[in-house]
Amino acid sequence: MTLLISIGNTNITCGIQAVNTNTIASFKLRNSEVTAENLAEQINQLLVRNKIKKLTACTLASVVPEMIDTISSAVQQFFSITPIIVSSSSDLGLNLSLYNCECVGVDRLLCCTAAYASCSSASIVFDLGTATTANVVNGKGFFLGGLIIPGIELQSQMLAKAAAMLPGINISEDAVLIGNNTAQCINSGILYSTAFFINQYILEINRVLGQEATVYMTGGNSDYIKPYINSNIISRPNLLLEGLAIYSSKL
Ligand SMILES: Nc1ncnc2c1ncn2[C@@H]1O[C@H](COP(=O)(O)OP(=O)(O)O)[C@@H](O)[C@H]1O
Ligand SMILES: CC(C)(COP(=O)(O)O)[C@@H](O)C(=O)NCCC(=O)O
Ligand SMILES: [K+]
Repeated sequence: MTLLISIGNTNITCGIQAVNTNTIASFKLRNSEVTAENLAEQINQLLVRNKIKKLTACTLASVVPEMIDTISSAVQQFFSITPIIVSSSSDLGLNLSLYNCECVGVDRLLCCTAAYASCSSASIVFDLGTATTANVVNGKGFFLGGLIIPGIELQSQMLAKAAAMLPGINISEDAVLIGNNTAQCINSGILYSTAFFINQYILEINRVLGQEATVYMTGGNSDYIKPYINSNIISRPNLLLEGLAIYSSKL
């Protein structure tokens, strides 16, 4: 059984692909709270919950280079496996010749790997994590790139930091078009700007590609935005780990 690990800028997500199914069981730990011991403890609980006796391999993808060694060492120490590090130069089942892939986040590619494998057609993946990214694959499996904007929590933190009169807010699900107090203006501004961007982006990309792309949404902040999206979207919380599972199955 292969352990799948993704290190994002906010969370480490770990998962395993259940036997004979495509479903992935997973958990998230905040990067700031991770120690080797609690990571091992959570992985052990994941194994017990899924009746897995032994891990035989581990694949790890990270967009935080300085955390790779610490997390690899923890897996090595507690499970006696050396993780295989998946990077943007690994063969991820996409044609990368149209993007400068030396610097692309492997998380963006892995989400596209899973999306393209699942629909075999042009796709757009929105990943709403620390950053919000849009990622486009054309109908022939070429990764075209996309856009990067500050994520939902980050937008709120930036406003509170930069503007003396703006409070820090916890994002809530309720957005109104015309906010009538500061907190509501910030909350609604962040949710609607992200949702309006996504709605319009889908239309523009479909026009540019000349076809209707299959749209996927993933990332820890997806639930805030899904209610405001006008097109059909496929919500896949574990899309990145699905990409890692596809890569792992070919090793
Ligand atoms: N179960 C959860 N554990 C941790 N963060 C979560 C969870 N559910 C939603 N979040 C939110 O997800 C966001 C991070 O999304 P994620 O996709 O994990 O980011 P990244 O890949 O950039 O680390 C944070 O804003 C956090 O508040
Ligand atoms: C855009 C990202 C910061 C998103 O990271 P995340 O929000 O998932 O933590 C990450 O994919 C990254 O650092 N990318 C490198 C630049 C690029 O993709 O072109
Ligand atoms: K992300």
